[in-house]
Amino acid sequence: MRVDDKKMSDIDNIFDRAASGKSLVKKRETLTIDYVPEKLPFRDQEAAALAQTLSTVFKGARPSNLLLFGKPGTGKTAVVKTVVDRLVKKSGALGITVDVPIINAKLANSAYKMLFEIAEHLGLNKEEKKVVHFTGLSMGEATDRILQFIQNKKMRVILVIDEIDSLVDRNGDDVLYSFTRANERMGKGGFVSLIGISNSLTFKDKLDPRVRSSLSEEETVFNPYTVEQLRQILSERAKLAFSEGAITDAAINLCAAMAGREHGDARKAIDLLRVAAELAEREHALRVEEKHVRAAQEKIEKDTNLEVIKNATTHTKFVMLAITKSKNGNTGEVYEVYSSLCRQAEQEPLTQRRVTQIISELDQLGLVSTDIVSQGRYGRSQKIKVAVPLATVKDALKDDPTFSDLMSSSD
Ligand SMILES: Nc1ncnc2c1ncn2[C@@H]1O[C@H](COP(=O)(O)OP(=O)(O)OP(=O)(O)O)[C@@H](O)[C@H]1O
Repeated sequence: MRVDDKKMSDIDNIFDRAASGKSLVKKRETLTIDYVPEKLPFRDQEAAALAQTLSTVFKGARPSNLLLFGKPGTGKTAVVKTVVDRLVKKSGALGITVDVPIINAKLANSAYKMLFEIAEHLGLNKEEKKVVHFTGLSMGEATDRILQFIQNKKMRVILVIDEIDSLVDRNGDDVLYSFTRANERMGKGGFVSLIGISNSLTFKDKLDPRVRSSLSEEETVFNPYTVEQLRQILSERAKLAFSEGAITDAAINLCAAMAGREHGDARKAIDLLRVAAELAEREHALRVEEKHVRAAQEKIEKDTNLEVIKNATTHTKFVMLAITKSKNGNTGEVYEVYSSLCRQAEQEPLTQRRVTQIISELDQLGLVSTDIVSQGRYGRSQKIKVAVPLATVKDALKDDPTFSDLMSSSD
């Protein structure tokens, strides 16, 4: 197609869509977080390595425990879901039963809740009606029940724990230890393999040494996507999601460039695509363009900041508000304003040291910025400023009853 021909067909597409009243997005679910596409370009090797490890199931043996590492949005969960799906289909066809509970440890919120979800998945709760909710059982006893159940039924279990790092520091070590050692007691027939997925490359260092060696019998690292890889992933996704001609190549390229600039995160790239489409639809635009992607980036950033401040502790909120009210922004003055706000709200202020810590946490989150400024012969001092729009801070605090009076006195 010549360039002019492409332009003409773009124009025709715009007219056709406007005339037919078709929406920009034709398959909205393909832009959601949970959607796993049929093809996962650039992850063939990782998928093949996982398949190789799990294939021992077909030889009647236990697959090695496996850890998958990589930054967020590098396709870890998508690869595991795709391979597991095929494994379950294949084993079904061969008359072999393999159980593969996929649990997100962070969403489960506690090691105990995670155990409950595993029990649910394996059908233990249904079978042993008495132990529904494990009420009254200690964590050790609950783990033991699950392992006993697997052993009695000679089940082949591949337990996938996504965001496994969130189990560390939450009594999860003991549970992981029991699961990794379970096979010593299983005898012939049944087994438990563990696949752990983690965003944190340093997660292993935090593990109990007993767990570390047995959990990482094998490891695969997922590297961040390059901008070009993200562009191709997005182009494929856009073909599924959008009506013909409803998004420009320039908009796709910009999504890829923005997500690539951070850390090659495909989730971020797809989020940008989705929010850009929502914004374009809201203004009845005839196609998604670069300006919608830029607006989407701003909206996502604003929404994230808003959520972080909304969910912060009361004292972090006091500190944030104190920084907005401080005149010269030095640590001493911010602390004074903070203490005075606490007193107004009849709360005991934290120590200055703790407040300094909170400021540095806020700095790391990008919510405040701290600069060292020279004051000539008076030496140097720190200048703390809020790094997000004041309106975002106000928006985040307005529904918190502790702050409603303080907010009105701030105007
Ligand atoms: N190679 C790929 N091709 C197509 N889509 C992909 C690819 N890799 C990731 N995605 C998509 O990007 C999104 C994020 O991927 P996924 O959830 O697998 O990342 P992750 O590495 O598990 O991240 P996290 O650790 O934060 O959960 C999903 O919507 C997924 O479908």
